[in-house]
Amino acid sequence: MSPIIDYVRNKLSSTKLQEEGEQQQRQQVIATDLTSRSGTAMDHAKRQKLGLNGLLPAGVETLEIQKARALRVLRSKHNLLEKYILMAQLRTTNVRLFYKIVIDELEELAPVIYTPTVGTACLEYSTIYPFLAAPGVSDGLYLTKAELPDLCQTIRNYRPSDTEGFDPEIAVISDGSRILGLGDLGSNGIGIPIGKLQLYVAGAGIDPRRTLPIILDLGTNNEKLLNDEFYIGLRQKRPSDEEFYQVVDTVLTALHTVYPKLLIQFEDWSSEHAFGLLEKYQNQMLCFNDDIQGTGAVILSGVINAIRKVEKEDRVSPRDHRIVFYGAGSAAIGVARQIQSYFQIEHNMTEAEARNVFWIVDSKGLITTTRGDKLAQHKVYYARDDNQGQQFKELIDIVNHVKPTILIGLSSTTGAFNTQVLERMASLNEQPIVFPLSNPATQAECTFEQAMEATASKVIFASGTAFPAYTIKSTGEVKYPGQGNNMYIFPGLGLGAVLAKPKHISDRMIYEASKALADSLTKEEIDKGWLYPSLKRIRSVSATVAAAVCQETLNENLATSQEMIMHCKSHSEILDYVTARMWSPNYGSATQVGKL
Ligand SMILES: NC(=O)C1=CN([C@@H]2O[C@H](COP(=O)(O)OP(=O)(O)OC[C@H]3O[C@@H](n4cnc5c(N)ncnc54)[C@H](OP(=O)(O)O)[C@@H]3O)[C@@H](O)[C@H]2O)C=CC1
Ligand SMILES: CC(=O)C(=O)O
Ligand SMILES: [Mg+2]
Repeated sequence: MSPIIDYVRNKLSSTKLQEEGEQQQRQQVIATDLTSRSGTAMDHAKRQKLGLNGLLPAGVETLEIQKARALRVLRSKHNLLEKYILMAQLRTTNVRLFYKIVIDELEELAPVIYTPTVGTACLEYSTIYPFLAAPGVSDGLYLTKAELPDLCQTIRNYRPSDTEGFDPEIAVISDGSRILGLGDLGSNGIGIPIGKLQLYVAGAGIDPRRTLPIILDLGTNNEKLLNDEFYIGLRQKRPSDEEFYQVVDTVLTALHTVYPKLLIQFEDWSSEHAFGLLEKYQNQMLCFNDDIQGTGAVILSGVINAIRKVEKEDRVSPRDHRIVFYGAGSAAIGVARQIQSYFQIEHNMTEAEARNVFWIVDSKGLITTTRGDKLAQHKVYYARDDNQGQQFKELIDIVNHVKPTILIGLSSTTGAFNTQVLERMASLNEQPIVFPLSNPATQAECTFEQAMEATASKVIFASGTAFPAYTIKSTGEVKYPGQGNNMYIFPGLGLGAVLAKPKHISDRMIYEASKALADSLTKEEIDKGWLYPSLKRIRSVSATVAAAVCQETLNENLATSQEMIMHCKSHSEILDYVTARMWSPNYGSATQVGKL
């Protein structure tokens, strides 16, 4: 072939390559600008510059108009799952608009993107999946054993639709083995890491490009899923414990190889593994378990405010409380541990005295040292030895035996706090403290309405999923239930941790987060009898929680962020430092890593 023809061919193919490259670049610009950015809010000059003329309608809109339109469509839907899907789609087309709506209307949207609807979404995830994600607009990182040989590359492959500047600092990881109170949902559990991270962004101003939702799909023992033709996960049973811990270790190591400063939040792992993983990693890397520690912290806050209320109004001494836990899994034991620290730290109880405050119940009844079965490791510490040979199975018998001031449900057993139990709590206490905390609402031990009716409206109440307000028939007074959900803690805890960069998260940091939340109520909220602050204030509450965490990292000499250490000499400086670093969805506003 002649050199001239060779030259022309090469020239043509290099021009073609160049054109293809330009085309690709242009497509990428279009993809990021049209789908991830401002959409119709982009002005004409920018459209011109990016070669987007003709690809958008003529109107140029504000974020407020975009929000009003999207809300109108959203509110026209009457099915929560439909709203969930609509919001998920909006997130892939306009991230800022999605978060603008979630933040401004959090009381309305939390039940859509989080509990209870996220529970339904996880149950249905395989069916609704085609409407939520596609390569290029991934909803999360799906890891299986098949990825192990090239794990770091697989981790790098994950880019949400808002690709530019993706640099995750917080990962929420689940293996789908205990999704809310709904059991083993395998790969369908991905909805939980996604929902939790959305609350990080909305509640604590974490930049969305700094979040990484992960499902570690090791199979499922859920026969219904294994036989479901639409199931999107791995169709095999879960591995042995030995293999499980090996795989998790490999995954955590790879995550830290790719993203060395990543904070890892363990979420919704079956209790046996939840404790094992926390024990193994909590002092080794930046991580925490939300179900054990986050729940422990958030429920301690509500309990502190309930204890303060009955001390003030009914003269119940904090040292006189007796607490029955219905449920003895990761959440219950995590909460008991946290409340125990409170009695020891704030009320000078000895460890033995503080431990004696708790009676823990599992599916076999009251946990005692003499029950005759082999107790799981996490139950042993709280097993009672003062039951004088008696064994108690039914909750009402346990309530009669203990005469508790506080009853906490973390058992995923719908209706376990029946009328008889609630009436007995009311006869034992001026104001019984009853927290049915299981999620979603379908799994709660009782509803707010049931608790109010059975206790002549005397109950001090918090549930894991928000229940509707209740109107007292005789007076017309409207009462609002508390929502004891770890969403008040993990966003602020995570924000504090990524800003201060301690090597690990200490127990005292969790404790200080809890105290900060308890103390964050306004006088108006306390006067209304609330246990938790209004969700409307969640960003300022999360900033307060984050500041308490940062402060504690400094107290313990564990902070490694030189920038924070340099800027933060007082608590108010810490709060300013935290607040200034919270991401906001408004177009053109500064973010931690640039512009979205
Ligand atoms: N509000 C919040 O923020 C949070 C709420 N949760 C909720 O807490 C619940 C429990 O979570 P987790 O602890 O991880 O789950 P687990 O499944 O590990 O624990 C459930 C516990 O309930 C016990 N249980 C089951 N049935 C009964 C029964 N009939 N009577 C008495 N006890 C019973 C189980 O007993 P056994 O040990 O014998 O099997 C087990 O100890 C879930 O619904 C979850 O959604 C969790 C985290 C945060
Ligand atoms: C709220 C939460 O983390 C749970 O129910 O598991
Ligand atoms: Mg959870």
